[in-house]
Parts: sequence; structure tokens; C-alpha cells
Amino acid sequence: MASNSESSASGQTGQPGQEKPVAIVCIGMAGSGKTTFMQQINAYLHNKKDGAVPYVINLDPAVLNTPFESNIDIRDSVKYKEVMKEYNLGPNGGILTSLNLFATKIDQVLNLLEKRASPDPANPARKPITNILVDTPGQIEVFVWSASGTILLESLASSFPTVIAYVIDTPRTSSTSTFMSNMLYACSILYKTKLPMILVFNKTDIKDASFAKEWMTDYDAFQAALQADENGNAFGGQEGEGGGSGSGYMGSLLNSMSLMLEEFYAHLSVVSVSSHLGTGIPEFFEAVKEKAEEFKRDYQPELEKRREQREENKKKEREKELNKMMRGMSMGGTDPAVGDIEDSEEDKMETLSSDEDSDEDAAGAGDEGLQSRYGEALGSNETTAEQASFIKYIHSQK
Ligand SMILES: Nc1nc2c(ncn2[C@@H]2O[C@H](COP(=O)(O)OP(=O)(O)OP(=O)(O)O)[C@@H](O)[C@H]2O)c(=O)[nH]1
Repeated sequence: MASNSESSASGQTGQPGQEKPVAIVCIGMAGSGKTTFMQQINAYLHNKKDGAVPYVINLDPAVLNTPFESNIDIRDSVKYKEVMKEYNLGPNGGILTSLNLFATKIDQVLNLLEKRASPDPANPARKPITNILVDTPGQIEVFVWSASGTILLESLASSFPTVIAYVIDTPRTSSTSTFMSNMLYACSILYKTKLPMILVFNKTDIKDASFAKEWMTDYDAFQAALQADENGNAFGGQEGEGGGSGSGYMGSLLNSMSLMLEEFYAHLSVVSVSSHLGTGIPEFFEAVKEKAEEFKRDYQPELEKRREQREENKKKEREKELNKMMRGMSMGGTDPAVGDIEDSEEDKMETLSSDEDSDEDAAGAGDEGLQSRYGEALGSNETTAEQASFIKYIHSQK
């Protein structure tokens, strides 16, 4: 397991002066072009003359073929169809559960990444990786409410500067209502992950993204587009094609939301790319550089603060439990005669409560049962030790 000292995403590896690789996580609606975009950024990094290559992770368990080679592929360790059968799930539930299963192995993934991020003394010619590229399934809910999305992203961000590339299908976002719903998705991902985000307007070979950039920066332009959509009875229709039952209610809702989103836009970088033609990729990497700096400057301290807060809450919770137990044993802390006993008991209690602790919060008591079920599904014989280490790891992140 990667230790926390190793895991600090401060931007430096254990080697003096050596920058940590920046992790780029591609998230977006199904069909927005994440995988094709991954192929482009992967090829771009391979073609650079510095000899450093990216480390590629595929987290889409249901993809049939990827147009790039992955260093880690979820499909090698979790069989999506088996998961669907075993847990009696549909395709979406199968994907979510596959990611949950994979999340139980995140410590192993981090170990591999840490290894590749540092020079290899046995092979000095091999350069450490400069980027970690992560492709994800189109089930965006993984990152909005599923535990695995949080575990995967928080673990990655605790070890490496991490940025989200939110990929948008530009031609399908050209009506004000689809544009707004896409932005709200992006906003909820930003809210949940609290990681720097780049909006990648993809497929600009079909439709230029200047309209979207304008809507994001010019309130009046968006209002005019709203008005036009409303006049054209677009709301309720498909992708701005009309034919629906337009209503003034939709217009005023979108209007208020656009005001609310102004603050959200202020924190984003926006790039236009075509993953088919390969245009816009250098600009994308410029944005990554900027966001990685932002990660170190703004997000890293925030992450540390959250981690400390969790530690503090855990400590308080432990003390509360201890007091409850003491009261249950009629050992009120006010009696000086039992003070010494309380001390030595406290050590015992500490041990007990830290054991309990492994069972207590989010990963929770159910998790151990879940872990072993997951272990079985993964066909691993070493589940107990590995899962204990995973649970420890997760708790070290809290
Ligand atoms: N014209 C055009 N088509 C694109 C572009 N990028 C992707 N596509 C097409 O969009 C479709 C979906 O692309 P994918 O890369 O599979 O999208 P995805 O987001 O990974 O899809 P899921 O894995 O299902 O979520 C494919 O038919 C691609 O060829 C682009 O820049 N321009």
C-alpha cells in the first residue's frame, strides 16, 4: 500500500526536483467521445520527443475494444458479465458494481503508479511517467454518488495532482436546454470531486464550440439564445429540434440557472478539440498545466484540510464511544480513584475502538461482508489480508 507520506500529491516524487505525473481523468456522457479523446491525448504524449510515456488506465468494464493500450485495464480483473450474473444486475448496475469491486484494489493500483512515477534504478534508461490517463464509463453517476468514484478519485488525488477532463459532445449540446443540463452534470461532478476541471468541447469538426464559449462568458448572448429557443418552441423537444411543448417556466428556470452557473464557469478552463482530427490537443495540455498548478495551490491544501477534519472527527467519535463505554461500565471519569485504571483501560479501549473504527464509518460494518463477497467475485485467495489493507488504506484517507 502506498504510504501517506509517499502519497502526498504535492507535486514532487521522492526524488528531489522530480515532478509527480499529473493524472487526467476523462469523464463525460455516454458517447461524448471520451475513449476517442483518450486515444488522441495518449498518441500526443507518445509522439513527444522527451521519451516519457503516459500511464494508461481503463476503468470502463463494458467497453469492447479500446483504441489504445492500457497499462491497467479493469476488464483484466473484473468480469463485467459475471458481475451482472452473480449480483443479478442490469448493465448500469453491473458497471457500477464492477467499479466498486475494482475500488477494493486501489491500493495495488497506487503502488504500481508510485513505482512508475519514480526512476527505476535497475533500468535507468526508462523515464518516469509524466501523465496518468484514466478513461471512465459513460455512467456519470459513478462519480456523482457511487462510493467507488469517490474512492478512486480521492485516492488518486491524494497521491498525484489530478484534473478532470469533462468531455462534451458539442453538436448535441447546441440547444440551450441540453447545454444547461450538461453544465449541471459537470457542476455536480465538480461539487462532488472538488477537483480542477477542464471542459473539453469535443467533435468540433462537426460543430464549432464558439457558441458554447460565448454562452459561458456573455450572459446576454445566452439570454438571446434562450429567447430564440423559447420562440421556436424548442423546450421539451429533442436537442433543440423543436416539436415539444415549450413553456415560459423552462425559460425562467434556465435563466436563473445560468445566473447560478456563472460562478461555476469562472473556475473552469475550456478547450475545443476534435478527437477525430486531433485538433486542440496542445491547447488541452496547456490547460492541464494550468489546472495542475491550481491543484497544488488551491485544491491540495483543501484536501489536506478535509483529511485533517476527518481525522479530528474520528478522534472525537472515538472519545465519545470511550466515554459511553465507561459510563456503561459505571466508570465515570470524575472519580479520581479510577483515573489510573481509566488510563490503562484507555490504551485497551483505544485498540478496541480503532479496531471498531475499521467497521464504523462509510466503509462500514457491512463492508467487510461486502469485501469478502467482492473478493469471491474477484476470485482472489488473498482477500483477507488485501482487504484489511484496503480498509486500512481507506481509513487512512479519511
Ligand atoms: N465527428 C466526430 N466524432 C467523434 C469524435 N470523437 C468521438 N467521435 C465518435 O463518437 C462516438 C463515441 O465515441 P467514444 O469515444 O466511443 O465515446 P465514449 O464517450 O467513450 O463512449 P462510452 O464509452 O459509451 O461512454 C464514436 O462513434 C466516435 O467515432 C470527434 O471528435 N468527431
